[in-house]
Amino acid sequence: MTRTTSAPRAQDEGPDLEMNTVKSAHLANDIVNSFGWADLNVVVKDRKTSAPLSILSNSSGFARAGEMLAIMGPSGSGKTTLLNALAHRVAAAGATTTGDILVNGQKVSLQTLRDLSSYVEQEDALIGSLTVRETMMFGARLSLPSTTSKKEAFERVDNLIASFGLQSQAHTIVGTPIKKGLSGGQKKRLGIASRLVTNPKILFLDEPTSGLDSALSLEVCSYIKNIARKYKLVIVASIHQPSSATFQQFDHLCLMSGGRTCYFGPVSGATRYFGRTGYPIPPETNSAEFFLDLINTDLDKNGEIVRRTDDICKSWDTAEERTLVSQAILKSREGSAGGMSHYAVDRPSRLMVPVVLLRRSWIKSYRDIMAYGIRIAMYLGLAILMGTVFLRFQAEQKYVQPYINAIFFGGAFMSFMAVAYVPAFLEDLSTFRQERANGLVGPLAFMISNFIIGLPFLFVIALLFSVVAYWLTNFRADASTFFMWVLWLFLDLLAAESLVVFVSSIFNVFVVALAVTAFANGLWMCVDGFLVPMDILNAFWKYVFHYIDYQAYVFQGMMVNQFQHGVYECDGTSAAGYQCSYPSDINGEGKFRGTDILRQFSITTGLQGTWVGITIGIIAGYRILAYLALVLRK
Ligand SMILES: Nc1ncnc2c1ncn2[C@@H]1O[C@H](COP(=O)(O)OP(=O)(O)OP(=O)(O)O)[C@@H](O)[C@H]1O
Repeated sequence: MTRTTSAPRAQDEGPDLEMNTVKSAHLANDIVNSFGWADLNVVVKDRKTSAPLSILSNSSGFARAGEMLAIMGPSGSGKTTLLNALAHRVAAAGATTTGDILVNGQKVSLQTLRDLSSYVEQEDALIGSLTVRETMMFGARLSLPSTTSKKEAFERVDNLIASFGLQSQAHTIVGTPIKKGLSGGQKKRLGIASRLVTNPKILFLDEPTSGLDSALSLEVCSYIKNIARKYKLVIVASIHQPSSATFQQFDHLCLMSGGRTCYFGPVSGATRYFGRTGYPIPPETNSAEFFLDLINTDLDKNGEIVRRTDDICKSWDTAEERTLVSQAILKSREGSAGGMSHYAVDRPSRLMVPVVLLRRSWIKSYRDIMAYGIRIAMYLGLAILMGTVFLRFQAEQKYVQPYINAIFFGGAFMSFMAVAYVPAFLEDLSTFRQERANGLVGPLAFMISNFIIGLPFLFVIALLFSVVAYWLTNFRADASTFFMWVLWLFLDLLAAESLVVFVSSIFNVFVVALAVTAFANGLWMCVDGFLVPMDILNAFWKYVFHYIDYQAYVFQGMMVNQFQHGVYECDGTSAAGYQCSYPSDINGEGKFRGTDILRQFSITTGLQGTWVGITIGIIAGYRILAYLALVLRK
């Protein structure tokens, strides 16, 4: 077994940990002595045949406080299924899980396990624009009870930063697509450290080394091992093809293939076990790689590996080592003193969570130009474009249609461009999912903070756009009309963003969310009363969609804003005769009223307040539906 010398850094950082021991006593686990599971089975409905399919069979295992367990196996062997089942998460879509999960030999409920553990997903959902310290601080604020003082929270955070060797990066941002921050290994360490701030006794890690080279994998695993030892945590990690040195960091191995156990026991005993059962490891071979090759049925060409794997699983069923696992579980059950079912941790107050999320979103919004910066720039560019194309219109007949076009284009295109918000919202959603799965954030807190944080930015966009485009185009020049226009634009943007939130909460895939939002915008444009005036819009579109179309109310509102007062000149002259396109009682004077224009579009005046109310109702409707989508997608 070769052990690389590259970067077992946690050992180098040993003194750091020592120094932190006293201050970070909160991390020490004096509650969980052992974690085990017995006869765990997961059955799903087969995708093809719909028949019951077992994807995890009779799995049992055991680990003590301070130990690190690796769940290893080829791709599709059931590692994630087992890890999820152990963490009381949905093991696989539509799965039925049976068996016992034991803490200190006692069966525990989902809530108790949630309170005792944390789960670090393979894809971290760190917020790129936050620094290391901010990430940890927000993690602490979301998980520690409100009674924890600021000083204590800072102390915990700083200790963890030190324990994971991130002191020099404490004020470095995680990294965004346009601004580099932490390295891959540092991000992994931060992801784990930020979950430890919640003070878990058991830590589940889904492939903590994925995407890292062997040196960084070793570095990450050595940090985890040191933390496990120091604070007596139980660490359960799924792992894919570790290097020899990384493999040796683990105490126990759970080797799986096709949902069945091939071996469970000390890493140091695996070589002996396989040697004894007829599969000795050739010298100078990476043992992890050797075990995986033995049972990787994907590589099978002539049925040999399938037969061999079956043989290995059958040998395990009668192995002496398997009896040892059963005995350890039995012993823990017998020694169980009770009390686990009453374990509960204090969490921050319900009111505190949206406040913390708001503060975090605020930092992200002003620091990450992907969130709002790019959209502000885009809308400003659009305002200049619109203002210079629809330039200096006059109160004359030839400008009426361009005025109406400008009103339609402003409202519709502003709304359409809200699709630019899809990626930022999906990123927030993925952070939310992980925090929700760890019991930190609920859908209501997430929805409230997401709504509130958008308000100032959308208002700034509406105001900036109007300041540029409104006056260049020469819309009605008085303050109340201008601010009414700003209000309509603001509501338009808010409704469009709410639509994005609703659609993306249902369709979490970027391209799908983008396509559905764009389609919905196209639909709203078609039925808003501009392209086809309401009196000739066919009944289906009018009664099914027009009345729930926020763009219709924005269009009507802006039209009334512009045309409810004022008189326009017809074409022609008194000498040559007037040509008036809008019938009016003042056509004889070569004029028509703005209200004559509105009549052609079947738009009534005096309803602006009602329309504002309906638009706010539509915004609320989208937000409530988005909230329900999140609740139902649990
Ligand atoms: N509904 C289903 N029908 C058929 N097979 C299923 C179903 N659900 C899950 N599986 C299979 O169960 C197996 C276990 O999946 P799991 O994700 O746990 O494997 P894994 O070891 O974590 O794989 P990887 O390393 O590739 O992430 C896979 O082969 C998967 O295809």
